[in-house]
Amino acid sequence: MEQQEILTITNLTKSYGNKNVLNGIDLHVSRGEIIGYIGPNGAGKSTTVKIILGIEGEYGGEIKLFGEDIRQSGATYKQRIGYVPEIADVYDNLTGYEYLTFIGQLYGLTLDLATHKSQTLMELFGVGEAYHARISSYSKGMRQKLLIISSLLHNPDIVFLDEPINGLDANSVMVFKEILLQLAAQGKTIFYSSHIMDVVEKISSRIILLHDGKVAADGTFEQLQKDNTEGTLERIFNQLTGFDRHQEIGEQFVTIVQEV
Ligand SMILES: Nc1ncnc2c1ncn2[C@@H]1O[C@H](COP(=O)(O)OP(=O)(O)OP(=O)(O)O)[C@@H](O)[C@H]1O
Repeated sequence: MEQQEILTITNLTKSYGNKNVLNGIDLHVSRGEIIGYIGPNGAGKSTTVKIILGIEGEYGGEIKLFGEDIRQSGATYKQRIGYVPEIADVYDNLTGYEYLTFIGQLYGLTLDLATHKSQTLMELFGVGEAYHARISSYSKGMRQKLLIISSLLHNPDIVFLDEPINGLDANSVMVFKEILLQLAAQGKTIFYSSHIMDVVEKISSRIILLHDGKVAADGTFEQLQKDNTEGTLERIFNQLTGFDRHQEIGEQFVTIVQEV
């Protein structure tokens, strides 16, 4: 596959009031990469993604997506993006069919195509029987599958996923991992943000660790293993974020719980 840079972030900074959240992020992402975007709570992962998506304005530095500065691209670049937010507002009173065909049509699909694609994808994901049921009746995993499908209906070139497997059962996680690999093989770029380290370790072609609003590590899992003394991504994460107090904090926590 031809190496083609799809996302370029240069010296990205962002503050809320006097709090600096992003302190100069530089990133080059190529077509077909599956980026595992990880970091401690509050490190700035969602903030980065929201800036790229145009949900958060007011930032320093430059972001180029599909070769164009997003400050100059207008809204059309968003048609090539898919997004699964960690917490999503969906229209609960609609059925899966109504919601997905609505989203599909917003992205320019005809009703026929949106219906065909959404129904077939729901069936493939094992939730076909809920297609005409109201979303308010969906279980957590069914809802998550709906969100995943709605992010992909328009065949985006880059997909941002924030904790996408929340609520998915083990079989569905396997299907989803395969979907990501197949999308990447078709030249789609995946930006995968999660705290589930063993999944990130397995699916990512490259891992980026954000710490204190800066890129603290960037490489394949094997490269990260070489650069650090620890074996699993979870242990590398502990090491790079300088955290080794889990036992002490756990003990203190339970001591306080038992106080009378
Ligand atoms: N709208 C906002 N107003 C003020 N501060 C904000 C706002 N959004 C985010 N922040 C702050 O920015 C920092 C980074 O938040 P962000 O949601 O990007 O972190 P994250 O890495 O995605 O964390 P998590 O792993 O917990 O999802 C946090 O300290 C958060 O409190």
